[in-house]
Amino acid sequence: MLGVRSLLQREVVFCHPKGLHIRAAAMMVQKAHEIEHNWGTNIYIRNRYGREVPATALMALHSLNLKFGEKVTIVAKGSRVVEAVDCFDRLLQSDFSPKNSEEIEKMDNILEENALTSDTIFQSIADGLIVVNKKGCITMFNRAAEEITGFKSHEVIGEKIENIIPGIKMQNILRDGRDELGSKKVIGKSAVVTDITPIIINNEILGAVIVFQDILQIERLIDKLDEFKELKARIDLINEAVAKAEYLEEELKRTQKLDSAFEPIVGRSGRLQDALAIASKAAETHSTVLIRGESGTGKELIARAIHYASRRKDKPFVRVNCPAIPSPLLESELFGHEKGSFTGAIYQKLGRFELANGGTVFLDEIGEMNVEMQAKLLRILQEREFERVGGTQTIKVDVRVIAATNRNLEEMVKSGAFREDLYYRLNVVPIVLPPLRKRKEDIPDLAEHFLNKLSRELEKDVTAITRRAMKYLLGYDWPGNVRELENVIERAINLTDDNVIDIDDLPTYVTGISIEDKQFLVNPDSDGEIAPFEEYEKEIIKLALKKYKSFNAAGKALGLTHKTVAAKARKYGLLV
Ligand SMILES: Nc1ncnc2c1ncn2[C@@H]1O[C@H](COP(=O)(O)OP(=O)(O)OP(=O)(O)O)[C@@H](O)[C@H]1O
Repeated sequence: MLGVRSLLQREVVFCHPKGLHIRAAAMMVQKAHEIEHNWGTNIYIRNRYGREVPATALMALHSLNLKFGEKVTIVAKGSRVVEAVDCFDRLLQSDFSPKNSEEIEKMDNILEENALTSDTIFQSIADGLIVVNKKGCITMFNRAAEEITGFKSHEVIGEKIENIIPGIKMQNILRDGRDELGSKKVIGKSAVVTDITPIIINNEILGAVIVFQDILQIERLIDKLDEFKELKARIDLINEAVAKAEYLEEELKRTQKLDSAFEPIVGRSGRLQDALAIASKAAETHSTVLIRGESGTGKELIARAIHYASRRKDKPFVRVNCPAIPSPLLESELFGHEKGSFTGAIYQKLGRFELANGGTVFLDEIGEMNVEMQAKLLRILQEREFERVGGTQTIKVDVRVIAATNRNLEEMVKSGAFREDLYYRLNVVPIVLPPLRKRKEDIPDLAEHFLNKLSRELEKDVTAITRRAMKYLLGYDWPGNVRELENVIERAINLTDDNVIDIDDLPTYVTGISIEDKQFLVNPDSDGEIAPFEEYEKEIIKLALKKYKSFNAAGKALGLTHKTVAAKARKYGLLV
């Protein structure tokens, strides 16, 4: 069992006339070891500046540099602290002379051990190290110094440093006590960079230490550093490439990894692809989705894609067009009714939520639902349960709700027309479908898609849209969005007499070209007779040049090269 640990401090006066020399310090170390061994008590010595060192550490103790008559504090930590302090006090009052040969031997051992430790440290330092005494003679020369210079320590120890390092100003350093750092010298076989530091003890310059490194070694290190920098630059490049690849992979995922249920949705615009990426993520969950967008932007199409890409795809997708169902009937449409619950309820009827069990209910135009129904809808969203109209039994269903609206629900919440709590219940995953005029780059793909789909359905062989007709499709604002584009293409397929859709197959409100203008296009002859082809050609070239002012622009509008337009203008004498 450990004895009680306590602490005792005592201030004493250091009495040795020569101060704390190394042999006296060795005796203190020896005594401190004895006390530690006998009583388990540690001794520390604190000088008048408050610096405290363990009394077992020779060099630390010696570095306290205690002077005759100086006050010091003996600190004892452990058990039997009184005896320990008394014992150490007695030593400090003594003349520090060993009492017998055994004490001398112990002290010598401590000094030798310490000298060996210092030497090992000195030798193992990787830089060249030379120590000179106050006369400038070499007293130490480590192994690294031997390797760098090619001298052996036994050859140089005792030599004047100037004989080994030509040009060194050692006398100045030993006189002024100032460092000389970073100067180039030649020592033996090597050019080196040296740091020379004087050894000053008690304000007396006792010698100097020269630390040096081989310049070649330094250069090699610099080369290594350069190589390392190059490597790092390459790693940075690789990291950048990896980051780019990850980004592209993400982009690819965003644009390509959509479930096949999303295939019917046409359009490459970033805005549409962003909406599809969210929709595709939503398909993986059961969360409620709110699709926003103007009429005809494809809200129902997206809702279906989410359902058919989800785990519910084998269960029903049930659409409820809220405004189409008169308010009094909406509750029974959604939740069903019991037989006889109201006049005309001659059978029990299942509501859309029950029919959709396991699948998805798509509530289209949710903004049109009255506030009373909104409260009932809130309950089913929160608890997934309801009662049929006229019924008492609570029915639980597992239904994912997708709602859609083209109304500004936030404004409706503010004006009290839409319940705020329902708004938050619905707006879990919001998807915004931009109007077609904000993603016009989708128009060519959509037009081609509808052309193929509808000409097949209408059994007509219409295969293309002229460039100029496409220009008008791109220039129009499409207030009715994709639905309107679909209708325009359907109408054009019906109207065209050949297998290409041209300007005159498009409605006037799309092209802005009046009926008269179009008649002029097909019949420049006022009496209504068909004229020779060249006359039409001449008229159309004249018209295009008048409108577009250059062969280039006219050629673009007509689908001809500027050379052809110029040749025909020349032929018909249209150049003045
Ligand atoms: N990106 C698209 N790709 C192919 N067809 C589309 C696309 N967007 C819309 N459509 C087609 O446009 C028509 C209108 O789409 P949909 O009914 O989904 O729009 P909506 O936003 O739900 O309209 P509303 O608000 O009037 O109900 C549909 O025939 C649909 O197939």
